[in-house]
Amino acid sequence: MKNLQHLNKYFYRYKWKLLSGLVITIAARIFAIYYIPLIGKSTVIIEKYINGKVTDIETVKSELAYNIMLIIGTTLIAAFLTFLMRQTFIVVSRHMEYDLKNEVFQHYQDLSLNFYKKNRTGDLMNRISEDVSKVRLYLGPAIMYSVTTFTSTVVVLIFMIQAAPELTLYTVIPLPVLAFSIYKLSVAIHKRSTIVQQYLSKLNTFTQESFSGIAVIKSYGIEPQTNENFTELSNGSRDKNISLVKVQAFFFPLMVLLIGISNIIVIYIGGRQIISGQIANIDVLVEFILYVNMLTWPVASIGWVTSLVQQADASQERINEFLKEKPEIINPKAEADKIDGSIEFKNVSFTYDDTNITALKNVSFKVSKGETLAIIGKTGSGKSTILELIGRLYDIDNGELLIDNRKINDLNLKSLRESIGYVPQDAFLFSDSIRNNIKFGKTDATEEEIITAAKNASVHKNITGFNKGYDTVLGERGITLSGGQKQRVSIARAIIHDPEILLFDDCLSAVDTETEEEILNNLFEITKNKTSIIVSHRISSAKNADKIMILEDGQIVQEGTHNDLLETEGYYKELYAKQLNEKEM
Ligand SMILES: Nc1ncnc2c1ncn2[C@@H]1O[C@H](COP(=O)(O)OP(=O)(O)OP(=O)(O)O)[C@@H](O)[C@H]1O
Repeated sequence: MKNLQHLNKYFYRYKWKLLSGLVITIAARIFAIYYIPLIGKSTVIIEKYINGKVTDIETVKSELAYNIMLIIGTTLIAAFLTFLMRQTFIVVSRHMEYDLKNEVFQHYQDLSLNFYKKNRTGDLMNRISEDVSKVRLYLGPAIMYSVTTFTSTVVVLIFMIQAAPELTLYTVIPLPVLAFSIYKLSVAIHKRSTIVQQYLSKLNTFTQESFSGIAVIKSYGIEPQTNENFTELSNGSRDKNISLVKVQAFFFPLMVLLIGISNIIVIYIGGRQIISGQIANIDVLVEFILYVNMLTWPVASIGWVTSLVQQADASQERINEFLKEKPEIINPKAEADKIDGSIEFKNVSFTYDDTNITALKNVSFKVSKGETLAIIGKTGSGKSTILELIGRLYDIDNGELLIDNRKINDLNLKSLRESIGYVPQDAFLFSDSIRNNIKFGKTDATEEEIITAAKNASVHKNITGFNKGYDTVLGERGITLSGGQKQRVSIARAIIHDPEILLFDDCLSAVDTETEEEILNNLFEITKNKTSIIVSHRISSAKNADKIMILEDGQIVQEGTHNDLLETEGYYKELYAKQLNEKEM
């Protein structure tokens, strides 16, 4: 249960609504039980008439009619109050579910990139949807039925004690057995629920990855194997669910058995007490049978509620596990910073935690405002890592990374990221219109700004060529852009908000050399007063930069201008010759 303590703040937030729910429940239970003494009274009057103690049939009839009217009235009120009770508890639980989902989502957003590498998307999705839904069953139905069970039991016991205290004592004898069995079963349910949720996460992850990678699966023709893997996982999930259901299935019969025992006790001991004259009238026996049966549903629901609570606890444990994760990248201060854009690396080294790969070793360079640096190097040499460190997606291990001569970790994180326009290597576009994808970089952008950005990224003509132009929807529900078109929309998104620093990570690799030339010319104008870094495998993208840096295995092996590097033997000169050859061929 301790995992569920996290939710207490929500109970506190909705305390007044919950309190009114409690009052309504108590009233509903009192009205619901009221028919039992009325039935008892009716039995007595009939008994008296049979025994000849009352002779006037009209008195009997009018008393019975009066009791029936009261029974109908109290039952109607009880029904209305029960409706209100459900409205209160279930509606509140939906509010709490919404709050919890928001809390989890916001926390996911705050977590660093490393967290997303360590955990799989299917698992993240499962915890925010399936697990939160399980927790909702605790927040709503479980709480509601607990309140109902508790109030019903208290109200019924009060009525029973008033009628016959000693008989009440005998009737509740099975309760300790009930408590013990509930405890035993809950432990088993908790264990099995955790496993069920873990399996569900695995299944979701597998499904999500199969859909995302459907093109690869189809092109390799491995659908049968994928189906087999899915069946295996889903069989596992089914078996775990069945093992959970088996334990849950014990509850109901157990409750019915215990209630049955109480009924036998009432009839046996109550009957003996009536015979011995300890209990005066038969109505007590009738009322007791009804009281005990009235307890059947609340007592039986204890099993169900326990199971819900245990499952919710297991789910909340999984949610808490992520909520406890702290963002690795911390914003040092609340005040915004004005960023000009000069960048300096001083002996920077960086090792990725998860792979232990040292991606950068003692890297030092400087790019002043208005300058363009091009980084060239073989694959895996650390080019993208440099850009990610400038955006503080990771923190450096050693050395100093300075922005405007200030340590990057001392700058307001939001200001830093707002001053950067980053075009990643694999352009990601959302399933939304092209307009909204470009506006993502500046939500209040005007139509003119959107078009200018698209023109500068040389993608305007492509967009206007689509039937719906800028309203063309991309992704799952819409068209799929070519690799080069995606890259250019992604460039438009980065330049639209006019950032001080522009980082282009091999983002022209999928466009032809002519378009590349056109974009570079546009960028040359745009980046005049900015700091820009272009990562590329092509000499054509790098040659006009103020400075070119060659990376190899995380170290700078050559640097200079295009002309400097052509005069030096090394990777750049070789690459130039190779690419020139390819062009001529
Ligand atoms: N997120 C990551 N987690 C762990 N290791 C990583 C991560 N990203 C990169 N690496 C490793 O760090 C090294 C440098 O990678 P990086 O992506 O910076 O190279 P790159 O020069 O940009 O390569 P490419 O030209 O292929 O994009 C590689 O060995 C890579 O395997």
